[in-house]
Amino acid sequence: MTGFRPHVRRTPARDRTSGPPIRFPPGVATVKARERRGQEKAITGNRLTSWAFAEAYGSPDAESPEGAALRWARDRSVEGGVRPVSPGAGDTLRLLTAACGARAVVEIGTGTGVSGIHLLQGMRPDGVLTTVDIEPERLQFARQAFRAAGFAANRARFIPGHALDVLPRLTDGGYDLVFCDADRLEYLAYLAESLRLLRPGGLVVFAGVFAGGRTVDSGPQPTEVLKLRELLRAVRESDALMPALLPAGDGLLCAARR
Ligand SMILES: C[S@@+](CC[C@H](N)C(=O)[O-])C[C@H]1O[C@@H](n2cnc3c(N)ncnc32)[C@H](O)[C@@H]1O
Repeated sequence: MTGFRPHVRRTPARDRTSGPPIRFPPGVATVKARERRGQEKAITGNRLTSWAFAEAYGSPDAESPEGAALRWARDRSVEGGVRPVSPGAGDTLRLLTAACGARAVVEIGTGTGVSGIHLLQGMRPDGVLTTVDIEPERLQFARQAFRAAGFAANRARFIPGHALDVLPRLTDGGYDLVFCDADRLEYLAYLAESLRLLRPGGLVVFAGVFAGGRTVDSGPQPTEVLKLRELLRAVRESDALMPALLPAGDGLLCAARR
């Protein structure tokens, strides 16, 4: 874990010493080394189970129209070799659009519509999702999936094309949330466009920033991973953004525009 060294914000010394003493739960400070190894294993196992529990937590009933539409869209993704957001990442997208009362959202990388359904679920009933994909066939699948999930046709605008050709045509400051899930090599360019597109207080969200664990792996990594690290640094160091990196799915990097 030495390859990627994120810049760590140092807490001023007075803050580190003036707070209340850290209190461990009874027994934790006194366990012997051998017991601690066993306990670490149990904690790691519990963490994985907790993570799996969180991923499945908000999934809709598979028999509901939304659940059936999501399953259908996921099946089309698998057939087409596209990786949709995980159920937990989808729940998070739904939460974020609901929390910011989103009326206007941009999605970069429609795929077959899995993330789009979650975004629409959280948006206001009159909200419009503008979704962009370079593959027209995927947009057609997404259109069908949105309809099957019960969303009116006027809730989504489907724009075929390369994201960096389409985004400059969208209105400055006109959007509550921008969700980025297309070409990882272009994420920094999507960030620049997002800062222009978002209203103050709006959110930008990037999917897949863990790159399956490669982002924090010390071995040699492809350009895609190096670009993701650049993105993580740029978002954290930007004065215009307030970030949080959420361990949902394959990592959701979220930031509010100040
Ligand atoms: C990971 S998939 C998106 C999955 C989708 N967000 C979901 O959860 O269902 C990435 C999508 O981005 C599209 N894409 C890749 N590069 C693109 C680009 N430069 N501009 C627009 N779309 C692009 C691909 O065609 C693919 O459908």
